[in-house]
Amino acid sequence: MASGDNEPFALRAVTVYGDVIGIAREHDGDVHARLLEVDVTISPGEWVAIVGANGSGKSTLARIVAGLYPDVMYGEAERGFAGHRASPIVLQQPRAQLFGETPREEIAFALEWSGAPAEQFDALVERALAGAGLSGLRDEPWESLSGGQQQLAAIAAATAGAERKPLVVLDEATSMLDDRNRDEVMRLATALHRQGTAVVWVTQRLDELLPDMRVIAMKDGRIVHDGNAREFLYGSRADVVAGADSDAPFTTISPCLRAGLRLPYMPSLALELRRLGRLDDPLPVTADEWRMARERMGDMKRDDATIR
Ligand SMILES: Nc1ncnc2c1ncn2[C@@H]1O[C@H](COP(=O)(O)OP(=O)(O)OP(=O)(O)O)[C@@H](O)[C@H]1O
Repeated sequence: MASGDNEPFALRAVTVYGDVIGIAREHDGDVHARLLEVDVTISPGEWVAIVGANGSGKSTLARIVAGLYPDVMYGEAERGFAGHRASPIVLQQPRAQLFGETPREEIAFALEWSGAPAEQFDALVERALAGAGLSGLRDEPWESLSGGQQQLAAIAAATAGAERKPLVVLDEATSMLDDRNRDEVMRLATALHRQGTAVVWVTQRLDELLPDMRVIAMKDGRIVHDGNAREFLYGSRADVVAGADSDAPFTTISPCLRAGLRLPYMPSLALELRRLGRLDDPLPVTADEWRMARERMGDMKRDDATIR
């Protein structure tokens, strides 16, 4: 495995079967593949969202990106800028990965584990606590912290240290949290990203996707989409297929649907409006884009009325 500050992280033709012990078999007797011929390249400082239905292979891929390799893995992994050591990974259930009794202890354990120099220890603990907004809760036991605060402590511990972490993986880190706590975790991940950390963000929540965000969509262990979120929701040229009837000779299949996920209401509406000729590409994703799209449609209506 090669390593270099500016080299991309690269997985090539990675295939993973069930673990050697207890290999999972499909009903027809074939060995169950958790990932199939997966190619992924991640550049330094990128934000990559991984989406997909339950069991599609998101966590398997996320763990491999973090450097935690399964027993039966074929293909190549070049960690590049991510370095030789495993990257920090934050999981869905914060309590499952917390060793300490309080945020301060948790961060201290993580620093000890990573071999941080003793003379910098206290300052690094305080910096990590402050970055996560947990300075006032440093010595509170987990029971008195919300799920979001526990998750923030897990991220703070995973990323504590003098060095900026090149890559951090968050595997459905917000799925157990309410909106306020989710926003807090997202704020911390965004702050890490602004400092140049590459963030791999596994999520089931499609409302977390921004139009230009890179989205890798998984289905049955394969990548069915690797492109931006707008293309993921609405499809691109690559997703145009022959239509069912002569009225619609061509139709665009949303990669979101191809991944076996339900298209959220607003994107479904946008596709329908495009089909009716009332909305053009690029179709809206954000609230601001929807506002502009509504204005455009209002103008179109007024023009129609004037022509008549
Ligand atoms: N240790 C394991 N040994 C064998 N098979 C496994 C193991 N872990 C996961 N699998 C199987 O691999 C497939 C992919 O699982 P994975 O956890 O990566 O999916 P996921 O998309 O993250 O799912 P979820 O959203 O439910 O967490 C699933 O069919 C799962 O049953």
